[in-house]
Amino acid sequence: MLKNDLFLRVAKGEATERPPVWLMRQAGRILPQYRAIRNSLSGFKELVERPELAAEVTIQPVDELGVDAAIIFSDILVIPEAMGLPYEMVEKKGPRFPKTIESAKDIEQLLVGDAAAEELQYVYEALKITKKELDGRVPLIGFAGAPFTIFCYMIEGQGSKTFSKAKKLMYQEPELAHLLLQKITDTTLAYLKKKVAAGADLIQLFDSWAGVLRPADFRAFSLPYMARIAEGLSSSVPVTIFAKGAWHSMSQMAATSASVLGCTWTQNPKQLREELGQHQVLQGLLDPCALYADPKTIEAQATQMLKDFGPHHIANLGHGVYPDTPLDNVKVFVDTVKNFRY
Ligand SMILES: Cc1c2[nH]c(c1CCC(=O)O)Cc1[nH]c(c(CCC(=O)O)c1C)Cc1[nH]c(c(CCC(=O)O)c1C)Cc1[nH]c(c(C)c1CCC(=O)O)C2
Repeated sequence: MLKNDLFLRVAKGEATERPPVWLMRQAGRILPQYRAIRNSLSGFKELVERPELAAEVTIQPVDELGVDAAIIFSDILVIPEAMGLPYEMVEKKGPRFPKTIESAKDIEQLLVGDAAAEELQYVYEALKITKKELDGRVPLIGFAGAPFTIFCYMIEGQGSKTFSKAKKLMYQEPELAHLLLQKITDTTLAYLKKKVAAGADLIQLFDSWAGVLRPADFRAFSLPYMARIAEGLSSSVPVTIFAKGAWHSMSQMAATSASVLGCTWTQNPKQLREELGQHQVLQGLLDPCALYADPKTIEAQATQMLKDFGPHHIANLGHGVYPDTPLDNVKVFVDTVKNFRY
């Protein structure tokens, strides 16, 4: 039994007296407790792969910030690794894949579905430990990258401003692109079902690079795969789709089995309500940079956001919190939401 189920109630469509609040990337470098553990290890991957430690840093923001949900400490890149493309996390640079997808043969050789999901026992173990240690204090969010975002990393081997290599495959060999997307989708769904079995109360899909696609391509190469995953999970847990930059396709996302749609600071809450109605559950959307402002400005921006959305909203930022954000400012944001009443 959950002692604080505010987040889940809102995700499932209930109107509550205040919105729940959590932050994307809340488990991470904003917390001195996280940095202490992280600095004692060989690197980021070690933390991801040691379930006891992953559970510990997952719970840190619940203790320190009083957020209404925990999100399991992990990374979206465990999926390409389980399929046969290991990642490295290079300090101050980000992820790198020594091996990438360059041909049909590479796609054929990937491990897919349950067989690949079986490789990620350390994630399921981390969820089980976290669940036990949380002891029902707040719900636990599980997540994965959306197939299109994982497709980008598997082809490019690192981040990119344009993802033009990934898009080149879409334009030159669309069938091959769809084949790879399908394999990622099958693996991700198998993985997320195991995450739910291990204790995840809600699943969020991160389509971090959706914004590089034109609307028609988003609807052809990204949305159908997220829709399939949402459909495959929706009978067991609510699903959140966060497709950053795909502001043009909000109503198409609303038409999937997903319960919650993430939004970002370049969108307008009032317009979203006009387009999607008062009852669509929305999550987000404060500019993470607003947390560099003084406490009064943070409070004013957060309050305005809550008023503009009204109920059926989960307070969050429009993307992950930046590592150099002053912790006190993060607390101002969280406390503003917790003291708010509709
Ligand atoms: C694109 C993406 C990745 N990972 C993720 C995404 C989707 C969300 C987004 O758009 O940001 C998802 C992710 N990564 C991490 C979480 C943890 C849970 C949480 O939100 O608190 C989540 C949900 C931990 C992490 N993942 C990473 C860190 C920082 C690593 C460290 O501690 O040194 C954390 C806490 C590393 C990471 N992982 C990734 C990148 C590009 C980087 C490097 C950038 C950076 O250093 O911030 C890939």
